[in-house]
Amino acid sequence: MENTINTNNDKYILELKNVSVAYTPEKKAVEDVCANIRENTVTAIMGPSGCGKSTLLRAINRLHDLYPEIQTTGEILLKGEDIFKMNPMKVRRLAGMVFQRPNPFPTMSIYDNVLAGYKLNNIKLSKSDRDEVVENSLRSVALWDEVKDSISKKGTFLSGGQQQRLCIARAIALKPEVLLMDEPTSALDPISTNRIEDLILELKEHYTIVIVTHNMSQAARISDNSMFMYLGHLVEYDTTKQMFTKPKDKRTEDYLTGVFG
Ligand SMILES: Nc1ncnc2c1ncn2[C@@H]1O[C@H](COP(=O)(O)OP(=O)(O)OP(=O)(O)O)[C@@H](O)[C@H]1O
Repeated sequence: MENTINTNNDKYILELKNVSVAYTPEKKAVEDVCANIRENTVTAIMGPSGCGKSTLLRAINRLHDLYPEIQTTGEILLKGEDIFKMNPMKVRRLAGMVFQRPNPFPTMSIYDNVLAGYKLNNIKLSKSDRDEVVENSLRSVALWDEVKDSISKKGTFLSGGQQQRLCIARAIALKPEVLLMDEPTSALDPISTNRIEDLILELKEHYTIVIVTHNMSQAARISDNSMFMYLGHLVEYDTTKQMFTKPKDKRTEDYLTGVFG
């Protein structure tokens, strides 16, 4: 299968080459995934529960490294550089992750939450640089005006949707290349979901976004390209328009038409 979306501008920020992930030696949760992802696009990863979407996403910022029993094989290039030869902290800085449930650090203020990645990476900034990073990151997620007068309050005082925007601001603060989002709206109400979807469309001007979603209409609304995974395999990868109108594989069609899910 051709796993490159052809365009006039073949500049790939992410190249996945035969990526497999196994939680146990007997069975691979993700098997032999090959795909190239172009800069400044939104790519949706879809598929039924347990097909390996989150497992694949976590491989891209080496989260599996935290568990020695998990085996990841294959190659992942980020801007042409093999992530498995890079410092894992650098990989996680360049490929920021946003999780399903908003997870601001509960003991930290909004201000410190935005800067948490700098602290973890032991990067020192002057007070004026810190202020600038906080303001710019919160402005990027349209949260600055809502929180600027309560910046030293705990992040957990915010609504669920605001907390998720804070988590996106925390990832953006480190100036990543790629934002990995694992069902970022599934815990949110419809209005907060809309705001995050609008935000994703704005953020793709500056970042490349890979988003796991169960929500097909969300994938149709916000993604340029879509992957359909089934039982650990990448079954189909195409422009979202093509996949939703003329899927090439029967399994993709069955999933999109609700035969299974
Ligand atoms: N920590 C783990 N240990 C062992 N097996 C796991 C672990 N995490 C996931 N798996 C298994 O790996 C497979 C893929 O899981 P994964 O969470 O990546 O799927 P998913 O498509 O993201 O599912 P969902 O849509 O339900 O979140 C599943 O069979 C799952 O049971």
